[in-house]
Amino acid sequence: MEVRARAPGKIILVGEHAVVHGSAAVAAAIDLYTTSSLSLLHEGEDGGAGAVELDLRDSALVFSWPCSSLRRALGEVSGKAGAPTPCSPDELAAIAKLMEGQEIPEAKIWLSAGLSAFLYLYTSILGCRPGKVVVTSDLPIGAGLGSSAAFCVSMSGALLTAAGTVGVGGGSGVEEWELFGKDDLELVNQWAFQGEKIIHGKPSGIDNSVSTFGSMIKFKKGELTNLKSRNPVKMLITDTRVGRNTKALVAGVSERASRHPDAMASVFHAVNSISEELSSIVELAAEDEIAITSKEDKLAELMEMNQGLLQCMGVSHSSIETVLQTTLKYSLVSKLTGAGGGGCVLTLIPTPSLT
Ligand SMILES: Nc1ncnc2c1ncn2[C@@H]1O[C@H](COP(=O)(O)OP(=O)(O)O)[C@@H](O)[C@H]1O
Ligand SMILES: C[C@@](O)(CCOP(=O)(O)O)CC(=O)O
Ligand SMILES: [Mg+2]
Repeated sequence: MEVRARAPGKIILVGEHAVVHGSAAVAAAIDLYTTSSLSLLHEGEDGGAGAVELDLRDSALVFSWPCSSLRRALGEVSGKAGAPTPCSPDELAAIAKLMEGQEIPEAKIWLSAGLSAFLYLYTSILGCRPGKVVVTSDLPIGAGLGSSAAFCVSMSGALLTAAGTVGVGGGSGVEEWELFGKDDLELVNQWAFQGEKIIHGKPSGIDNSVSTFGSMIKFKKGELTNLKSRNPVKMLITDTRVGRNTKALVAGVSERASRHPDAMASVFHAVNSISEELSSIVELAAEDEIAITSKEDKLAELMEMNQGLLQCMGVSHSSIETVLQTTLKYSLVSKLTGAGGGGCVLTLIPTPSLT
């Protein structure tokens, strides 16, 4: 049996980083997906005692762990169908040891965080039974578009479906994809969050939530509000192609916050006000109480203010500043999206006026 699950990436319109410290943020799913395809095997079926295999198609890398090594390192984990238990430090150490035998090219060493999240999700949900997972993605990895969350959400969706916990006949068919019901999505989201914790260290949960539930959301302290948006605005996404790592950037902001607690609390408070204002503008526009051009002017100003505050947090980068200056020549407003330090930049593209 093969199970395939896919989950989208995202853009954060306003509020990244501050959301980790309790401020509101606004994010929207984008039309770029990560897909995980899982085939369960029976011991001996692949000619050996059985292994768990991860095939990262886009990187042309295949990783494999014999089930016997997994059992030796992790014990007789039986697989868990319900809500997740967070990965304990001992479990994390055992998973780190399982990484040692894998040949990860030096230039792609950042993949080890994704591999660890995979091993945690796979063995926690299915136990140490043999299987193969193939992952493909439209998303650039480590560029601020939430590839880590899309990886964890699609993986959790496939694993929980194979375990028979979610999705079995419960959803409504759309094209060839089955949509999960709300409770199933909640469970997928909880597992994906645990995976994100392994990759990000201290994620807010916004990325896995928007990847799981889709659409546009406001997110604050784990609470999600769906934002109905009519007359969607257009955003250009520029990838600076400067690689960076969300975990390190999030840790850097926390260190700055512990050095300057009062100043950074004010920065996070200002970001919260920006996110609250932006989400109410989106909702008012959906109710036709605000004209599209006035909405876009306000969105642009709020994004510009947010970019200034992200600079205060220390997460901009010369490559981001170059995009800001280039788009400013055309009177367009841009801001970084995701963790910054390189990665992607959003530019608001105004709707042409009809007059
Ligand atoms: N398709 C994938 N295959 C393997 N690992 C992935 C994949 N997508 C994401 N990851 C993991 O997520 C990390 C990137 O996440 P992160 O630094 O949060 O950036 P972003 O989420 O913005 O792309 C990678 O280093 C890798 O460990
Ligand atoms: C910086 C942050 O707000 C978003 C990170 O997004 P990404 O991994 O760069 O796509 C972290 C978080 O909210 O968990
Ligand atoms: Mg990420």
